[in-house]
Amino acid sequence: MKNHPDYQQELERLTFTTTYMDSVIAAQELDQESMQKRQEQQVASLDFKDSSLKYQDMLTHANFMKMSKEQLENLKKLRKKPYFARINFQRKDRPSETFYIGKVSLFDRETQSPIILDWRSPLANVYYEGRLGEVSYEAHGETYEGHVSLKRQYTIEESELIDFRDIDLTTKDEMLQQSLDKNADHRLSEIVATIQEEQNEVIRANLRKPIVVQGAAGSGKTTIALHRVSYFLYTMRDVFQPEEMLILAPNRLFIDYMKEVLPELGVEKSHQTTFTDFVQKVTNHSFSIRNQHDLLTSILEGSGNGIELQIAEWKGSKRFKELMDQYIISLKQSFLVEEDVYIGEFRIKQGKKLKQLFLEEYAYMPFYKRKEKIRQLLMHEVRNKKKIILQKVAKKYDDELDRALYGIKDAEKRRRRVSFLMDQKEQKLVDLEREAKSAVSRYMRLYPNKKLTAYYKGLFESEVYTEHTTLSLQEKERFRMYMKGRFKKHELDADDLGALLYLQTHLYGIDPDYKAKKVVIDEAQDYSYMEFASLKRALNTELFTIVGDLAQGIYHYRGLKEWTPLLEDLFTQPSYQTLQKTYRTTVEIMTLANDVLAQMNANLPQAEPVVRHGSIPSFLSLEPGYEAKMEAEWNSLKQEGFKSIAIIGKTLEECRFVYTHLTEELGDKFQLIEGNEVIDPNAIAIMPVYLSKGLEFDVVWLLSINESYEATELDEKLLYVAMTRPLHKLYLVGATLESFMLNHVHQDHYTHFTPR
Ligand SMILES: Nc1ncnc2c1ncn2[C@@H]1O[C@H](COP(=O)(O)OP(=O)(O)OP(=O)(O)O)[C@@H](O)[C@H]1O
Repeated sequence: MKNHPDYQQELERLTFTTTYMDSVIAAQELDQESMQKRQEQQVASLDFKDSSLKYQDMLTHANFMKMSKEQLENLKKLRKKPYFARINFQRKDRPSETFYIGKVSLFDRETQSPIILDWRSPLANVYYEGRLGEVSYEAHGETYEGHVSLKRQYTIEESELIDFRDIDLTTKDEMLQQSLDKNADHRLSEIVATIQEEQNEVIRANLRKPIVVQGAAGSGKTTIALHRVSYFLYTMRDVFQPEEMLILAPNRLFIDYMKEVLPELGVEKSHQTTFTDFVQKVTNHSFSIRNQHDLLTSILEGSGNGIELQIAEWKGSKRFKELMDQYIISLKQSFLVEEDVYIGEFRIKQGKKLKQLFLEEYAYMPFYKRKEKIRQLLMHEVRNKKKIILQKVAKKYDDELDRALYGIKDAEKRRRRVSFLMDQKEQKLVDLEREAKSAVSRYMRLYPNKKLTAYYKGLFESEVYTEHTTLSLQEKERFRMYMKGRFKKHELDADDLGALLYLQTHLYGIDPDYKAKKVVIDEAQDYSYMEFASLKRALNTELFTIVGDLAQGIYHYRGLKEWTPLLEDLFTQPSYQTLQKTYRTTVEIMTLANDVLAQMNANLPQAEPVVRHGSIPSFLSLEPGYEAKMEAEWNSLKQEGFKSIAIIGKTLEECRFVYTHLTEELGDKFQLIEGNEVIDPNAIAIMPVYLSKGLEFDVVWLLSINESYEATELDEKLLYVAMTRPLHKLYLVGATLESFMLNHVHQDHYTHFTPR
């Protein structure tokens, strides 16, 4: 690198950039006067060649605006690696310009020219798209054409220039290779420099449309989805707040894992949660929810009864959503109150008019919101009309009194009549006052007033359920009995959440705090049609980024089996993209995982690993002393620099057994992960496959002691998920090759473990 003709210039540029950043940082921390002094010292100490006089100028004249604390912290962090690439770009009819691309932009405050160009800016797109030559990019609705004559990548560590290299038609992406060689703890945050063309297409796909991405395991779905969020917030920053973004992840472990990258992407203020937690918060009911892992576990352990599976599948289906729609129509009937509203004998509002308001003017609101609107309207009417009514009644009595006083000749008769009328007037006015006070609340009692769970319970007892369900008579009765049992226990299943959210939306509405305008769904293959429909309806937006892999659909009995329903039915003109190249793991590990994929009846193409080689997955049989062999191997792996090691078992039960057994044999170095723990980086994590989804580790050991993988759809998917977790090494430990279905794969795709 040092012999490169541009070496000196690149060094200067880096020094200038970091010095400029220092000035910005100092400006935020110091007052203006000390700032001036400090700047003078900095400039004096710089040893720029003459080409850099303009840098000195820029430094001395810069004036800086106030930044938020977070921006400042971010800038300090970015100083270590201010940019990762450069392009030489000549826009048509303009001189050639050099742009340095980094994670956020930095502008010269005086001239507004970019010192660093944000990777999300329209122009930076030409770095990601294609190679050198004629290019175009779009900004503010216009297309600009030009020529890229240089693309250069930098390795900068702790503000030191380590290396740089030019990308042309022949060079392989060395930087990508280097990045993939790293350990798991550095991975997610580093990809902006090496985003690939097909990934860039997903990140920058039309932001005003939903997008569905089918991507192989390790193709970068999570990473890309988060970068799309970042790109979205950058591009839409004038109209969109990060708080309006909802990211739904499969479990809390996964959220912790994601959190690491969010600040750098400027996305930390978005809401990140699981679908279950989201619905629980929004619906705020008092039932306990049995999570979907429990059902999965009972299926795997053979303890679940068939009905749980059948009902879960039905509740996730489009048929069920259609039934819910019918049920909601029937519920609407109970809100169509037609009686007139009275205070005494005085009508203050026609029932017909109220019904019309409910059905027409307020039609955009949930039922209970409409009810509330009607209540407010009636309160208002009562307040206004009460006065008039009281005056009218008083006047009627006063007229009568006048007639008595002047019309009745007999004094005794007159006295009695007047006294009678005065008592009656007083009584009448008191009665009317009292009636006016309670008129609205009395009237409102004609409207329903029930809790969400009562409505849901009502579904299974309703006429709609008996008359319109497409289930067989027998199924109908079995499901009804099943639900009765669940309600009695004050418990529901994860598969009921979609329906609860749907009902909540139609009946009560969603609290504005939860009303995200843009939604990202990771591991989307695990969501059912009903859940997608309920989310879309609840949030009333089309702006969904949906990423998933059908091959990893371990909840296939309830989740989507194909993307078609989303593409053709639920969303309007969504974009659809596939990602076949995978980055996480080595060719050797992916080859074995692809063998498992091929066994599935899923009609999915094989994943294509980016060329990075490692050792062939190795099989260790459960012969006496296998524990010690594992321990010796771990020691060697640690010495080689591998940090995160995970043991993955088929079920939680299996993992508990493995944990107890290995702790007895090898001591206290393991952490059993059951769901809500934070992974301890110093321990060897033991977890069931379903919790490992979406995560990655340097080294993965699949253990099959009591539970082996059979040739069923579910087991194949579980095995595929587990096998695609490692970055570098995969070991399989079991009684026989059949424990992992290795007897069905080519013998060259695995090896037998040999101690080192
Ligand atoms: N362009 C890239 N440059 C460098 N690393 C990348 C790139 N794309 C993906 N990776 C890395 O590949 C790994 C897998 O990425 P990610 O977890 O986003 O994949 P995924 O498709 O969500 O996987 P899964 O479906 O298995 O959960 C991560 O370590 C990520 O940093």
